Amino acid sequence: MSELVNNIISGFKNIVSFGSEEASSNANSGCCGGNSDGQTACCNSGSAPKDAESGGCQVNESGCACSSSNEPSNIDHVKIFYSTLTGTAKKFAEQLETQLNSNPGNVNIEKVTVMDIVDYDNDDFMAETAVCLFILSSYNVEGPLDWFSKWTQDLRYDWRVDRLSLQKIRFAVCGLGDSEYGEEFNAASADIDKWFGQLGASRIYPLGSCDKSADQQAQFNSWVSGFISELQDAHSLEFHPSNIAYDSDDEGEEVDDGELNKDIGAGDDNLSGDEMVDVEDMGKMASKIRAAKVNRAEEEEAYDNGKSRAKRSIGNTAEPTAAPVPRDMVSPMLHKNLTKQGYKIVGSHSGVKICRWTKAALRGRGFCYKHSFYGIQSHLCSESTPSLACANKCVFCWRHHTNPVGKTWRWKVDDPEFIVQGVLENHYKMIKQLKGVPGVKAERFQEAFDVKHCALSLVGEPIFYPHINEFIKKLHERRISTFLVTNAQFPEKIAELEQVTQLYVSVDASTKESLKKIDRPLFRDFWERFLSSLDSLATKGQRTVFRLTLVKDYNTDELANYVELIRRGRPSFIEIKGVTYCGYSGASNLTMANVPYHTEVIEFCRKLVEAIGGGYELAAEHAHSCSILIASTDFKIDGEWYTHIDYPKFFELLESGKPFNSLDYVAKTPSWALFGAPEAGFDPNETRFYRKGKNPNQDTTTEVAVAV
Ligand SMILES: Cc1cc2nc3c(=O)[nH]c(=O)nc-3n(C[C@H](O)[C@H](O)[C@H](O)COP(=O)(O)O)c2cc1C
Ligand code: SF4
Repeated sequence: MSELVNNIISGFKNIVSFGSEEASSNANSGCCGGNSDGQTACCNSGSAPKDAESGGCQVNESGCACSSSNEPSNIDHVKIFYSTLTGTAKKFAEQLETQLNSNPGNVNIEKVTVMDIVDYDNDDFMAETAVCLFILSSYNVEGPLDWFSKWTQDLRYDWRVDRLSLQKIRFAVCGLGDSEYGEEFNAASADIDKWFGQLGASRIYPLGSCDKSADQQAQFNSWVSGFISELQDAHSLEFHPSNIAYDSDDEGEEVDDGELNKDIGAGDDNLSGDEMVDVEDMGKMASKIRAAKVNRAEEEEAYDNGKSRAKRSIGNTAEPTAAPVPRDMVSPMLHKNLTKQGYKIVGSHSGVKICRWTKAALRGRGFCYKHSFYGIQSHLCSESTPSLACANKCVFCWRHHTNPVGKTWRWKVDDPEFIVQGVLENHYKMIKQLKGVPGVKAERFQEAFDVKHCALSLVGEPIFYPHINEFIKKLHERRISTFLVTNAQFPEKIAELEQVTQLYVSVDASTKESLKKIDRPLFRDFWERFLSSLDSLATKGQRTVFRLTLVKDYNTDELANYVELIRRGRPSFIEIKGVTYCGYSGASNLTMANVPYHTEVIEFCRKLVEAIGGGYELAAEHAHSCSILIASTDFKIDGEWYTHIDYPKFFELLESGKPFNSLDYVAKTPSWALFGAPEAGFDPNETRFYRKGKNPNQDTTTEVAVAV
């Protein structure tokens, strides 16, 4: 029997619905409903098969030859993958885990695992033997599902990939979304369900669709109970590879009806009971194969032309768009979300926010740690970013993962001058709103309208912005110092970066495994990128800082590895700060138990300095925010620390156009900021403010943990 016929026979259950509209309407309508991808969910009526009691359905019009039985279903392992921004999918995944762990009805499951899809190596799906369930929330903005979605789409449309590359998988998808998004309702989960089917995976239950604007929980419960009923039939777990017209060898091949019928006629003796088909149907099948091929060609062309959602091109006569049009990074929904969180969005991809220290400084209640370490007064500092997007999804992201993520810049690009003006205008607008707030000092309020520093660390990755050097120049022209923080995923951008006042790298972990766990990077070669960024830092000759955020039980035990990284990047300073707990985020598992006390941070720093074995010492501290500054002893001149910055000198050097180094613009660290000083980094000229009910003599670290 020819390979083509083998394909046809093995995929017969699916062919009736391949690529047709009519097919998707079958999906929920009874035995062997199909879906538009040509993959059939066997007996996927959404409940137990109607004829389960009578022993199951025989070969029928649609070619179903499956049967139900009372045999128990034995499953070694079920993996439940979820993707969430605000926690619902995770919650539902955990509910499903509980139900499956109770081995409902006729189903024996050895092991159930729940995991965030971003923590799974996508390529492992090719060899995955567990039953895979996907609970996926759709977002029309960049989100955590994008990486997996893109991977599946690439696999589906890359002509070099075997069309049956996912044939070892049995899967079911349940989408969470909101019908208010119209056409985009559950679009991402529907795409993934379709592409998995098209890549040969066996769908064991039809796509679920749960609507936030209706009773989403009830809809999910109903999907789960239908799915569990289906599992009770051992046959529902059988493989049903379906990829009839998508075999890798059949690219571009014309299907000839006559040839087809001849092959089938020659081979029908060999058909097993399960494969028994009515030969008369084959003519219809052939034309459907051809239609499917046409659909596929259209779909692939649309994909090659940059259409992101191939789904829309199926059976759609509209012309594919010529090239992807860059869109705004911040969608209207995201804009609303970020605005609610207090951000001012500038143009289409930048943002600014007033930090709580600026407000404290306006009231004379102290400055942030940058005042103790480098002489920055918070009311003169604007926290902003020219790119709200970044290439990580860190667990401690205090933005609750609402910012867009990406590996390449594919959005509109705003002009640097426009962004600088927009950042300053919005910053000043927010300052203005603080007029009349009790305790705001008139003098500080006036001073605040002349920003002197820009902390490019708000959210996202500033060096992602294509014109970062011009942007920095515009700030320097206004004599605004620049403190730029990067997440070390774009080493080439670090190499290209021109002089900034201080260049930071966030070092969130010290091993490949823990970096993946904490930063959840998008890049596959994230570790190589990270190391290469450190190498780049070492050769910059600028004032550089490693910023370490200690997360208890995540990265506090990796001292020796941090030492390696420090030797590699040779930073001028190492800032060590306990993680801030910002309340529950569905996207992160952090709790207050992961927040170290100031004494624990100090302990870690002492051990680190000892392990480095010379060249670095504990120089300054800001106990109020659980922060310690370790400095290179280059900045200890004649036994005194010079960690502060002479800002006017920095601009003079910059304007001179002559080369200079990090020691050319240092200033002496005040005594109250030094490590171990009784003030513990709190400027004695400020008034210490204690919250209501707090004992002034009490250790402040507990309060600090939640307030920074
Ligand atoms: C910014 C934003 C964009 C969204 N985009 C979509 C969308 O394109 N399609 C959709 O069906 N739902 C969309 N939703 C709704 C969410 O998918 C829905 O609320 C879901 O239940 C959230 O699940 P989660 O808590 O697991 O993140 C969007 C919600 C937000 C806040
Ligand atoms: S880099 Fe920053 S903004 Fe991006 S995810 Fe991590 S913590 Fe959030």
